[in-house]
Amino acid sequence: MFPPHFDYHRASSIDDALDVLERHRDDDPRILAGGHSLLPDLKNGRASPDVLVDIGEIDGLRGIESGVDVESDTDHGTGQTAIGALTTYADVLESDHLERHAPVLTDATRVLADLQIRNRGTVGGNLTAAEPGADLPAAALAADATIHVRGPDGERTIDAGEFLGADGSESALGERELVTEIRVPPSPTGGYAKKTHPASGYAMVGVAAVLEIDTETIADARVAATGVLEHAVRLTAVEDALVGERVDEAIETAAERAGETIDPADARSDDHASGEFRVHLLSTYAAQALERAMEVDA
Ligand SMILES: Cc1cc2nc3c(=O)[nH]c(=O)nc-3n(C[C@H](O)[C@H](O)[C@H](O)COP(=O)(O)OP(=O)(O)OC[C@H]3O[C@@H](n4cnc5c(N)ncnc54)[C@H](O)[C@@H]3O)c2cc1C
Repeated sequence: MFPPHFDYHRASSIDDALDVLERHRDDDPRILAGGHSLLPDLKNGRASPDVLVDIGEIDGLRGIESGVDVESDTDHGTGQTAIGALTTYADVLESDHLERHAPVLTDATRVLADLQIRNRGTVGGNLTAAEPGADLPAAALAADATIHVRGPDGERTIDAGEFLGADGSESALGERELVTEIRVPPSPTGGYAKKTHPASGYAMVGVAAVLEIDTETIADARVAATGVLEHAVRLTAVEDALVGERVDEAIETAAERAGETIDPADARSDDHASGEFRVHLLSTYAAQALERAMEVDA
């Protein structure tokens, strides 16, 4: 399949991109980053914008910055890591800082697609496309990430859950808004485990886990799944079963509760796995993700 005709603009700056989006507001303009979700959509007829705004050459949208202070209206504390929206998966994997301070992102990226896609695909594009089997939405939820955007009304910060529509609502990203960076608070723990789709590499089921451990006891837990519903989702029953428990005792029983909050009738079903099977798989991958999170902490 060939993509439909579109006008192409290569943006030189964020302001330039926002200006083009505004001028073409009636032409269904779309932002182009790594292109690994958008170009297949164009070729398959799932998207037919009249205008593409390529942000790939904008300075300052790519890179990983440590020790970023947060605004006073968030409760993440200081020392966050800022990941530019155009940061590729390969950049994430090369970052020792992320591996130490946000290992859940590194772990999820390690098993994301293949080498070609990891060289081109971007963190911002992955979270914006938020495809049902994408790996980073679950990792971003577990990491308690915030998404920073700029648009016609200026800058704003969106909680990952709201951005990803983790409660089943529409994504909070507005029209003509551009993701500029993703911020994550520091956490020395984090693990991701996935049942990989045999053809595409997407997650049939993926689980991300971040634990806060205080002398052998789990003080806080964030566990999220992808691939099961149309959007990534927090596994709150697992989180509740972990908090306050001893690390070495809690995993198995907590992981068994992974499917509790998801009705199999709501789960994605296709030729490869029924909704019921996807929900059934959750416990296995939750246990693996939690074990990996504790390995990282050790
Ligand atoms: C064969 C194949 C296998 C794949 N396997 C996996 C996998 O295993 N796991 C996985 O997670 N993903 C997988 N992907 C998807 C891949 O990771 C994409 O790179 C990703 O989903 C989108 O990122 P991108 O940079 O390519 O974005 P693009 O395709 O350029 O854009 C995607 C969407 O996001 C919007 N967008 C992009 N950047 C911004 C921004 N900064 N601000 C606002 N909007 C923006 C675009 O307008 C578009 O709507 C696979 C893709 C392919 C083709």
